[in-house]
Amino acid sequence: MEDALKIRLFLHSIITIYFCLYISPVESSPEIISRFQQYLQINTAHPNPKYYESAEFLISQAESLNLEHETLEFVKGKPLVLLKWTGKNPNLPAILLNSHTDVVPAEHHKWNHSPFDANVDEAGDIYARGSQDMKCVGLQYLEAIRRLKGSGFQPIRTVYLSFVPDEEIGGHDGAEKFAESERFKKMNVGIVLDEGLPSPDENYRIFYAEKCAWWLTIKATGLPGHGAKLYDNSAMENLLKSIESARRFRASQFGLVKAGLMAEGEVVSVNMVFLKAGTPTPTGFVMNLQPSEAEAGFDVRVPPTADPISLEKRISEEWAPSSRNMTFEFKQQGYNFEKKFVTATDNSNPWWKLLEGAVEKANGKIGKPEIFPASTDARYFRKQGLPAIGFSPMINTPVLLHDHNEFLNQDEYLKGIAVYESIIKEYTSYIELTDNEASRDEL
Ligand code: MET
Ligand SMILES: [Zn+2]
Ligand SMILES: [Zn+2]
Repeated sequence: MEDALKIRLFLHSIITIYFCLYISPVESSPEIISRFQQYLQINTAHPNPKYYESAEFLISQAESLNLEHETLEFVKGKPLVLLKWTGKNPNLPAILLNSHTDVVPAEHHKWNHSPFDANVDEAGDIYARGSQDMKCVGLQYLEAIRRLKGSGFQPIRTVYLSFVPDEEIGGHDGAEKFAESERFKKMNVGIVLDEGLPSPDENYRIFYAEKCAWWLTIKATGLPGHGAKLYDNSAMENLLKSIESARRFRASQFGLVKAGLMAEGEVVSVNMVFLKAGTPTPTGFVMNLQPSEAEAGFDVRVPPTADPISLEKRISEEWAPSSRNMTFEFKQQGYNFEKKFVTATDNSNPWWKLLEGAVEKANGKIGKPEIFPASTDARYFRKQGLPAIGFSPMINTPVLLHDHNEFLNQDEYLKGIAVYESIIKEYTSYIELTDNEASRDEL
């Protein structure tokens, strides 16, 4: 080959490489994964979540992305980090990407990897409390914005990101106060994205509503007596009858799911979460004394499709009848008696179609819309009359929220970033006012 030709080819390849790097400055995945690990390594488990450490980390991310940031502290010690990417038309209602920063506790000794090390195994699975619920989503939002900014994309609608505390203990000092605040009203939000669930198959799951948590305790009282004596109406006997009744109801609801007649989100779930009874000694319990009090706790979840009045009647008449010396109390009882907070999935809600389209553009498939079988902060935004969609982009992943050895595969995490990139693009480029937005503007 002639020297001149060689030189031309050489220069051509240099220029091509330069332009490829310049036009799409895609960051290597080790750095993306390492940022996810850093967030997972901050121990934000209850009862003492390191909220300030996580806020500091999130603010450093925001600064590296040139996003505006503010910290709202509705309750001292519980910072909520709010980030903003201003759109070209800030008068249009904004997009809110919400995620919670807290996680549930982990029984460290029962995990194969320490839950706050964020170890990656040979298969690329990242083990950590919060890897599915829901630190993944919070950082995927940020990584998607990093890529969009890198590609020169400019949103038309404004995007807000809220990183909220306390979701796992009810969200009262976090998303609830935020959604009710003046600051929130000023943001003029039109659509909220919040958490969903992983899918064990290849279809992403999308949620339009959720169950209400009824945290119920039932208590029995009765006469104490000799451990050898047979008598009626002891506290233990009375409580056991209630437990049996609740179990029968649980089995009938679960049976509908097992038979494929109802989805998990459509039935009432009842699970016993504690039992408290007996006369303690320093080494155990007194064995020959029937106690005068016995108590059980149930996590009951009620879908918007259930009749809350008949369920409450069942509780007071069958599970805790006063005729059996029983009382009951709700530690928390959702909103079922007021209005049903359900986000439309039909044409009246353009955000639904846009989300489906965006996931498909990122080569994802979507399953049937579902009711979230537990609870999320989305309820507080729905209560404000806003559409809120539950979505966590994880497919081919076992559901391990609140479980031991919670993990997310790194490739799945990276794919989720591309899905959010597509969603944020579609959402922020949508310029028509939805019917709701238009009627809000008229007010
Ligand atoms: N997300 C948690 C759960 O579903 C806490 C909700 S508070 C009712 O258990
Ligand atoms: Zn969660
Ligand atoms: Zn959770």
